[in-house]
Amino acid sequence: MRTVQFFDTTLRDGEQSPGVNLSTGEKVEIALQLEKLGVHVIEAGFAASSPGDFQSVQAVGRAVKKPVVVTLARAVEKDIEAAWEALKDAEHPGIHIFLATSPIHRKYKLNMTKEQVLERAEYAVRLAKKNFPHVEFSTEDGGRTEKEFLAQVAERVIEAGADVLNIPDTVGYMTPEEYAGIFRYLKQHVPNIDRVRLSAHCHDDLGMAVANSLAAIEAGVEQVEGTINGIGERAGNAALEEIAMALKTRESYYQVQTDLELKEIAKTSRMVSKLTGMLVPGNKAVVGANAFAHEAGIHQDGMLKNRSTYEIMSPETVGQTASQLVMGKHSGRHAFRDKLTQMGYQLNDEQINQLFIRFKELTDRKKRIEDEDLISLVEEKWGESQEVLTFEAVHLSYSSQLLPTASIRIRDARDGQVKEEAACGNGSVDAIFKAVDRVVGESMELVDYKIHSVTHGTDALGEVYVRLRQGDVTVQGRGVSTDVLEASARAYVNAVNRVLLRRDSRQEQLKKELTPAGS
Ligand SMILES: CC(=O)SCCNC(=O)CCNC(=O)[C@H](O)C(C)(C)COP(=O)(O)OP(=O)(O)OC[C@H]1O[C@@H](n2cnc3c(N)ncnc32)[C@H](O)[C@@H]1OP(=O)(O)O
Ligand SMILES: CC(C)C(=O)C(=O)O
Ligand SMILES: [Mg+2]
Repeated sequence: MRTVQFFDTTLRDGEQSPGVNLSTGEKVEIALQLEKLGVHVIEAGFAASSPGDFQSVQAVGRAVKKPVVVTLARAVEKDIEAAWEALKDAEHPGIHIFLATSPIHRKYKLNMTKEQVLERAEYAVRLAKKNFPHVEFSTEDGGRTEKEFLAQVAERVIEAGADVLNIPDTVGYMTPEEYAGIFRYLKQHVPNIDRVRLSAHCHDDLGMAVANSLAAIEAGVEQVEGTINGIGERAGNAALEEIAMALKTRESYYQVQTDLELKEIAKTSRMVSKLTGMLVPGNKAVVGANAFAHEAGIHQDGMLKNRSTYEIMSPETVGQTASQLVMGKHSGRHAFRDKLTQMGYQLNDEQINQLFIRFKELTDRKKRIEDEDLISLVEEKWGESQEVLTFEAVHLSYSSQLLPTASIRIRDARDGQVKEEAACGNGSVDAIFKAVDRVVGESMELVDYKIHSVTHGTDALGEVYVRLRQGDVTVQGRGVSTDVLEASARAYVNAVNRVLLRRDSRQEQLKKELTPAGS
């Protein structure tokens, strides 16, 4: 099986994404991770473009040991000289010279004739070859170039000593069949084409960058270029992780292998996203947060029976966390039961059915169902009839200069009394919780406090979760209200109820254990 090499240009074409600017340290960090991922070539930048990029290319060249490190250069002396200056100490230095070949670029951008382009391309490659052991030449806008002229350029740069010939679809205009056709044509019409490694470089303007790269591989290219997470100029470049996983998952179809350490993909993706500030969309193939998450009941049921029903690759292969069955509006009973079992609740069919009705009601109100929601669902269902404390009212007095004071009214079912207490606190929520503690006559340790909005807008329902500990008892409480302070009071009272009930049921149990049998 033949091997396709990966040329990563996250640090050059990827950095051309509007708003991205990587420091030298950040480029080195990403380059070292790309080395772990096993890419064959790292394009570290464009040395002649600025002193900062020169420094980055130099630093990456010095830091990385295994991959070839290249810098981009125009077909002009000063760029080629700057490239050598930056990379002369690198373990495997390389240069990537480009010159546009299409009629549009020749006429409007370069103002050059075909003959001038041929001469300049040959000249630049010969010049670079004096120093660089690895010279790649790119026919910028190759996709929109006359095939016959591309063949002439190819012949001249091969003659001049190029090691790699890249035909970029610079503007993402090609269809897979057309793009593959260019490589087939060159293979048929260029003498000595076997002396160079053919390379594909695709942009995603029409969403076809990965498909075009794969088509080029089918047509025989030995190198693909792209970026991590598909970042890059305009709509971006081909996403290398997607090409890699397509080749791996459909290996028997493509009959091609890579040298990549696939398990490093997720880590590399996270690092690039963090350092470039370009967030990865949840639904992004291979590395998106939802790439291995299943929400629909029918899919979840299939997954529980056999993962292959809905997963063509496993998240572990790319270093992602395990597949998730996400609880939500579309979940079914199989996944619901499985989730509760994982959370330690052993429930019978009748109990599952009862809870499932409540769960579906909740999913209509709430976008994301957390574990806390399910805990509340289970505990509310079997705890509500025994509620000890019932929240009735809360009043807050707040000023920016003084400690806030909360007054609370609670009905206590143990003696039938309505009780009121007030307390000051370090903030309104703290004052409320202390007032409740006074009503109960004991204090609890607040372990966690979370607030979510259930709906949108300023009148959104606020939902508060608290987690309380007393001794070895830890409980959750949940409260909902359009006012977040009232939701906080309700959540705290709800949790205190659970502490009291848990304690009562333990004492019951203890009494039973201590009472001699038959008495
Ligand atoms: C398809 C791609 O991704 S190509 C890479 C694109 N990346 C970048 O451009 C990022 C870095 N670029 C830069 O920092 C700047 O553009 C620089 C420093 C390289 C050049 O800046 P300037 O000298 O101010 O030129 P400017 O960018 O305005 O114009 C480009 C010039 O290079 C010429 N040129 C463009 N491509 C090439 C090439 N491959 N070989 C030779 N000359 C070229 C243009 O015709 C133009 O020349 P002109 O001034 O005679 O009209
Ligand atoms: C410099 C070249 C290879 C490029 O990025 C492109 O044509 O898209
Ligand atoms: Mg490009």
